[in-house]
Amino acid sequence: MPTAKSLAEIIKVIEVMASSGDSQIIVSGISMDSRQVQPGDLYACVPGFKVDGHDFAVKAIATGAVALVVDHFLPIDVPQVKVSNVRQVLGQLAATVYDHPSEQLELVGVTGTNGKTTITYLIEKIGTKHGKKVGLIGTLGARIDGREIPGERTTPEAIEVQKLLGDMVAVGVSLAVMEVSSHAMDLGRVSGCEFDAGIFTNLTQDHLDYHKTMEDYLAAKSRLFSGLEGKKQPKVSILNGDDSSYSKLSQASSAPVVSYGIHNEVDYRAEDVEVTSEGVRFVVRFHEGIQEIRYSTPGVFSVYNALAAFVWGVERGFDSATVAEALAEIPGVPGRFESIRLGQPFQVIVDYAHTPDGLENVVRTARGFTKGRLITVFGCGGDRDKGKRPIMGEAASMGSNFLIVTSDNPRTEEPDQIIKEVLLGISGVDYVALRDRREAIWSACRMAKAGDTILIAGKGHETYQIFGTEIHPFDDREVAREALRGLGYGQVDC
Ligand SMILES: CC(=O)N[C@H]1[C@@H](OP(=O)(O)OP(=O)(O)OC[C@H]2O[C@@H](n3ccc(=O)[nH]c3=O)[C@H](O)[C@@H]2O)O[C@H](CO)[C@@H](O)[C@@H]1O[C@H](C)C(=O)N[C@@H](C)C(=O)N[C@H](CCC(=O)O)C(=O)O
Ligand SMILES: Nc1ncnc2c1ncn2[C@@H]1O[C@H](COP(=O)(O)OP(=O)(O)OP(=O)(O)O)[C@@H](O)[C@H]1O
Ligand SMILES: N[C@H](CCC[C@H](N)C(=O)O)C(=O)O
Ligand SMILES: [Mg+2]
Repeated sequence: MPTAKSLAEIIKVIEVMASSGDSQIIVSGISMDSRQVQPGDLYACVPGFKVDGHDFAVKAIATGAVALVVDHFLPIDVPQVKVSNVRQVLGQLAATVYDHPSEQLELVGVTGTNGKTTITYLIEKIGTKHGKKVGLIGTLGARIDGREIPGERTTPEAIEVQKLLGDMVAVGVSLAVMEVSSHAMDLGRVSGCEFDAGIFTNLTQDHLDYHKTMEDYLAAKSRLFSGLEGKKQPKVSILNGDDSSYSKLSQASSAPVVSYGIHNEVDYRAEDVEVTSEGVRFVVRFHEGIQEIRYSTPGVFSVYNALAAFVWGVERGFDSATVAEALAEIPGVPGRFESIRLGQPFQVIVDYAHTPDGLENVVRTARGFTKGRLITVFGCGGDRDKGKRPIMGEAASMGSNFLIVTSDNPRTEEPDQIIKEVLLGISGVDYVALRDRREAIWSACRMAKAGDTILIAGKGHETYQIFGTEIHPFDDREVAREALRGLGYGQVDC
């Protein structure tokens, strides 16, 4: 719960260009959405990509807001604070309103193109194994000491982030782990957060609709590491030493750097890597010795994810054997290389790969243990980086024996046009385009024979499909089960 404060006290933490009205007015909360304003709130007018929050100030005041943050004064008779960029001061203001919750717990931020959700889940598990109350924020929503809170973004807006952290502090959470997307860094969603540790997974193509160049994309992510400063000490940057972005990130880091990897000279190195259809096993060599790790998700990429989480655990002082036990106990992350088993003689795997690198990795992994054909069902999201579509077509071609190109979340784009762009990258493999995802999944199940693998990629845990601006229920895992049952396989998971 936010504690009531005067407007003057709240704005002390930001650079104010000018203000008007009574700065001693008492503010009891903060909002950036007129539709969610509560009486007593400070309403921040954010100029958005679609609309301008200044246009909703009158409505916000009518709903009970008592003051405004603006980038130009409005002709409304309430106290107003003028700043140069409203979105960028939101985090600091919200942190003050919620009594700086990130200073009252240990906060870990995970960034990178792929692997963020997975690593946050591993860290949550390591924390609970060590008896901590843990909070998590990410693509699958937030979870506070086991209580689920749905969310729409990988990293919520700044006010929501502070509110969630405040709720965590209120119930005694001592460790919070959150995914920090590049959008979040760029849009100031985590400003006002003091991180203890930053973890970097990897950098490959995604989101070039937003960031325009890979340099901009990396620059956004690197701010997590350059921003590792503040009252809580010590701090650490945990970086992937095998990733091409390593040296730039390591130079940018304000905190001591600890590196991990398989190939390069690093502080924590995975050796003797074994990948099977059941998961990975490897040995980590590090300053204190060696530790065997087992983790139930297959793929070399899983070695990196488990290793990054292990490094965090050991660096923050947990016993390495107990961290390894926690990793061995994790059943997997929903929608990440999730096996659907209804007794069919072929494998069905649902995965969230929605980038060229993610898809290449899971195709390679599935290929590695598939004796028969690998049938890959995938598409690309609309209103997202168009450049990645043919590259995903190419990535799926390498290692698959048959491709079914279908719709992901077309959003406001024409599904057939997205599919056409994916097809441009396909070569050397038979394929069919089926725009209806249910039909695509059924078709793959009908086609599969003993020893084959069906890989359904792109939507993982998602329980919806977005057409235009409408959200329809759709879950790859449910549809795969429906198809398998329709083909006469078992009625219960086995
Ligand atoms: C590019 C982007 O991130 N845009 C976000 C941004 O939109 P926007 O600035 O265009 O907002 P807007 O709709 O124009 O509204 C402007 C302001 O007016 C306010 N408003 C609006 C209407 C009204 O009646 N009253 C009102 O007060 C809004 O609350 C807002 O403060 O602010 C909105 C409100 O919070 C977000 O919902 C929206 O996310 C959009 C929908 C989105 O799709 N974002 C994706 C790309 C995203 O953030 N993805 C990342 C990365 C995912 C990953 O790879 O992991 C993520 O972290 O999820
Ligand atoms: N370390 C990794 N390297 C490459 N690909 C990975 C890695 N970890 C996971 N993947 C692939 O990326 C997919 C998404 O993984 P995860 O959800 O952990 O990533 P994320 O970074 O949270 O994604 P998002 O940007 O959507 O939040 C997985 O289903 C898998 O296909
Ligand atoms: N966080 C990613 C998720 C993409 C998932 C995929 N199913 C899609 O809709 O494109 C994004 O918003 O770009
Ligand atoms: Mg995620």
